Amino acid sequence: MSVVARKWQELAEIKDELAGRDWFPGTSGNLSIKVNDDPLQFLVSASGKDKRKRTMEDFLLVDGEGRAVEDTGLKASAETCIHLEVYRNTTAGCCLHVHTVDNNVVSELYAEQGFVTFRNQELIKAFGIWEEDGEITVPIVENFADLPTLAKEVARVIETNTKAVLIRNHGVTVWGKDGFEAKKHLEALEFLFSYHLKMLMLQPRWTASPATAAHA
Ligand SMILES: CSCCC(=O)C(=O)COP(=O)(O)O
Ligand SMILES: [Zn+2]
Repeated sequence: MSVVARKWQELAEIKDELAGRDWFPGTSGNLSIKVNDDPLQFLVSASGKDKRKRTMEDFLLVDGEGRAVEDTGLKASAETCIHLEVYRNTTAGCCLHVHTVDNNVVSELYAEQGFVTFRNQELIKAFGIWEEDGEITVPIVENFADLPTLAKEVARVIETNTKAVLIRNHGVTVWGKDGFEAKKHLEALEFLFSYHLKMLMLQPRWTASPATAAHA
């Protein structure tokens, strides 16, 4: 099996799993997996597809400028430019983007602050953070309609330990060194978002950490 075929299979399986969680409402979301480092080539989901369905036209191979490597009638995800910035600015091998109610609400709650920090949660270990007082911070950017501007904004907030960026009232973009790690990070983050919102609904004055106290 060629590398492209193997990576296609890996990404298709991740897509099916995320679809099983209903994380692609209304054709939203996109996924990519790196096939080659130098020159950069990655498989990315085709734009506007129902990501719950599996077809032979789900992905296309693009280069380091986001252009299709082979002749195809398929259009790469409109947000390919964001995936490109992730690959340019991190060591990611896979990048996942989903719109959920939880990630949208968290992004809106903490948009003015520009980040949200999670502490005192076992699942922080999913990010390789094993310290007793470990924490994970997710930057939040405005949802610019101009996608190249949005992509540059995502690139601007990526630091060494950044694993994900929230886009305000849009969704979350998460990555990992490979498909397994990217999915682990995404599942862990969505757990943290959900827990956070449930705690806020049950105890409105609850805060996860001093850093998130601003809105309480
Ligand atoms: C219908 S959702 C609006 C576009 C979007 O945010 C998204 O994630 C899906 O875009 P794509 O071009 O990858 O289908
Ligand atoms: Zn999106």
